[in-house]
Amino acid sequence: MIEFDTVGLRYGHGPEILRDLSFKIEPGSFHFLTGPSGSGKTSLLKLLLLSLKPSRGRVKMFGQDVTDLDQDSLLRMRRHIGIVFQEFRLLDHLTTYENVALPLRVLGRPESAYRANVTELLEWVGLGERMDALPALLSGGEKQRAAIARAVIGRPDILLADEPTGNVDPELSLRLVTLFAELNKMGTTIILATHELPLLDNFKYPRMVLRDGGLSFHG
Ligand SMILES: Nc1ncnc2c1ncn2[C@@H]1O[C@H](COP(=O)(O)OP(=O)(O)OP(=O)(O)O)[C@@H](O)[C@H]1O
Repeated sequence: MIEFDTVGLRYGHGPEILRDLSFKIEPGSFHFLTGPSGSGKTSLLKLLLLSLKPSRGRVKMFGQDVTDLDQDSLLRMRRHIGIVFQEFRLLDHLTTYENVALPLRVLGRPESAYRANVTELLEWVGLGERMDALPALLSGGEKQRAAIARAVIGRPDILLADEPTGNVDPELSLRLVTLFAELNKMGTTIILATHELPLLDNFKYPRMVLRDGGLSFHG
């Protein structure tokens, strides 16, 4: 599903921050991505989201080499990938409900087909009462839950999450990773970047560890 072959990444003329990454991620798998601050977790997620191009090496997604794909093909491929950004990126002029429903609206689904699902998911993540609020009125943790709901609502083939539990308490963190685990059981391939090592001990998923520009797999 995802294949990296000797991928390197540098920003501008700076040093390579990721070096010689070669690995395969199988469909339906779940990996945690860890590593010290600045080790390149967000950069690796951006490569996986196809929003950054590697400086060298090749990346294959869904069986296709993406290195030389044109912008339209990249955008089409990206529709199969959900992402929870560190900084949420909710649209300010849309309500919580509308933000979460957006990926389905973009796919052209009628509201009658998804209203109940969106409402149910919002209730599950504890935002049932905040559905009609604009993002400016949400707390950091509420925004984060809305961003997660938006990323999972369309059941993407691949879900990438960058510190998705950074602003919530340990109990809710566990609940949110459990939501990712449930999505994974339905077939979504998940890569979840986090600093919170104690949280990971609740789950048996393998870990990808970034350090000094290299990536190793554990578990
Ligand atoms: N747009 C950019 N331009 C130049 N350098 C960058 C850019 N983005 C990231 N970097 C550098 O690349 C390295 C890896 O950054 P990245 O944000 O990927 O790490 P991270 O592991 O996600 O960090 P954190 O855990 O603190 O979020 C850092 O040294 C950072 O300064």
